[in-house]
Amino acid sequence: MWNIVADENMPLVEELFSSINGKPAQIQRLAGRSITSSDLKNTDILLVRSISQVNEELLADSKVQFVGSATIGTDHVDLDYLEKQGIAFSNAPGCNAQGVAEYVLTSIAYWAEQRGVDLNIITVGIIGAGNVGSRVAKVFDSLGIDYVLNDPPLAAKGDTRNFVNLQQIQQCDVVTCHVPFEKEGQFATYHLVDDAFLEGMSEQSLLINSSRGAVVDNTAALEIKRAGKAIDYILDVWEGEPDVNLELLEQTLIATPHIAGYSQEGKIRGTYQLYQAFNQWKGLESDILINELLPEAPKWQWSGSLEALYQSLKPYYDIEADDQRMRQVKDEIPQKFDFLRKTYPQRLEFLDTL
Ligand SMILES: NC(=O)C1=CN([C@@H]2O[C@H](COP(=O)(O)OP(=O)(O)OC[C@H]3O[C@@H](n4cnc5c(N)ncnc54)[C@H](O)[C@@H]3O)[C@@H](O)[C@H]2O)C=CC1
Ligand SMILES: O=C(O)C(=O)[C@H](O)COP(=O)(O)O
Repeated sequence: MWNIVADENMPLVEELFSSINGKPAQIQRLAGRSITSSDLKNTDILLVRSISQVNEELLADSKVQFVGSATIGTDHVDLDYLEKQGIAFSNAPGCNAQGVAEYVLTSIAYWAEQRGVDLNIITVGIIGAGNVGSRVAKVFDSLGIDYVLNDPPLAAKGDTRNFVNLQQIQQCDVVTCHVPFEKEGQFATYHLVDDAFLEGMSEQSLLINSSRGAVVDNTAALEIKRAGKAIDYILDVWEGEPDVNLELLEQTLIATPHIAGYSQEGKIRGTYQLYQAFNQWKGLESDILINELLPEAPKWQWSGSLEALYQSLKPYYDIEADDQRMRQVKDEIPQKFDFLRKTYPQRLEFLDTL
């Protein structure tokens, strides 16, 4: 019998993993932040989300053979350790790209409405042109919103898209970050948006961060607001989560608790991709099809005009409601941060039909 430990906030684990190659599996659900090595003594398969630190300390005394993370980000996983130990690993690239793209579009539309900005004449700077950044670009292509892309690692690999440098990104009306968290190295992203970057951004511009908190220097972001710069922030991720700099939160136009990718479909795809990866690793067929699991997508009704865009998006994704949920409990953060994520209301993707 397979023994599985899975994060309590991962849908469909029972449906996809309770029988493996005809043999039953035992599934134990745990809160991601409190999984310890003693929980894993007899565990073969560990399925986590971004809040579980997966490293030697967690795994050394276990018999885990396969780790799956239902995320694109892998900064919570010691991949070198897993490789040295011969532990198979999979994440879920792209599972939540559409959800984040819809978060970003709705954010920009909200900002435009609040500030009286004409979306026909803005340029958005997208940092990171992987799954999410490319999906954001695709949405902008469909709507006729102008953008530029920055991604030095992809440029170095020969991606032929027309990339610009960070100085050109800095001049954009909106900057949105879609990079992984990398503390060190040639393409480090730790404090990629630092005080110098923020200083160089235009007055009346918007910074969105839905990547990892520490990609933006949160202290510098606060300082620049204290100094009176007219710049808007829409932040989904925070340096030091689940702790949040409450003064910075007060300075945001929209604040959310790391839910940009939390569409229902994104979460389902995340678990499903781990099911596929596990089966591939074991040489098994994936008998269940993703279409059997996905809800029916609502169809966005759009007039074709960028004017009043937010009002046409709001019935499909009410980002103000997400912001309110976070502000209402701000005095109980960090305790309530995970609670907000765990009890996140169902959100369906709606732009897939573009
Ligand atoms: N808030 C949320 O709910 C979510 C957050 N994320 C975060 O967003 C990040 C991006 O997600 P994906 O696009 O799916 O990942 P991805 O791995 O497909 O793309 C990341 C891109 O960033 C580029 N990149 C790396 N270093 C860079 C640098 N220094 N400057 C510019 N570009 C750089 C890479 O070359 C790659 O193309 C994830 O690593 C994760 O941290 C992702 C999904 C949901
Ligand atoms: O995919 C990623 O990377 C993300 O940031 C996820 O959306 C985070 O979701 P959780 O794994 O923390 O539920």
